[in-house]
Amino acid sequence: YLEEENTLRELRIFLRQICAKLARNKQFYMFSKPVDVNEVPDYLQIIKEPMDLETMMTKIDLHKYTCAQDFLNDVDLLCKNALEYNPDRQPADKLIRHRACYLRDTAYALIKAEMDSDFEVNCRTIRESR
Ligand SMILES: O=C(C1CCC1)N1C[C@@H]2C[C@H]3C[C@@H](O)[C@@H](O)[C@]2(C1)O3
Repeated sequence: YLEEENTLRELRIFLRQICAKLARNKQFYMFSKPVDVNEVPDYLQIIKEPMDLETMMTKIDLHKYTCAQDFLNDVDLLCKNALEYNPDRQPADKLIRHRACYLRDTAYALIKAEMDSDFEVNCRTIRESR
């Protein structure tokens, strides 16, 4: 369907704008690229599916997201990973957890504020049909 491809193209443009806005927020710099597994040798033993904003931007271009909720699922994954790998009471861990929750809440709020709900319903219909 050409109408469906037009819708998914518009979704990608929208998600790139959201992802770019998150990536330029200095408070989210720690989430902007994959955790360096050379620096953190046990990371992949604890976190089975790493996620970061650069990877999410690449997934947009690879047409991996067919609705905004697919994108938000990766935001949730990014946040959950940060909470799980950095659970301690020490200030560094607390800051990471706070920033992870802030990123998650900011992403949900941005999409709710800037996305037409009918558009997302249309995207979900396309997702279900595939
Ligand atoms: O979980 C993360 C990222 C922060 C949100 C994602 N990391 C795991 C390591 C623990 C902590 C200490 C730093 O040396 C740095 O290596 C990391 C990166 O932060």
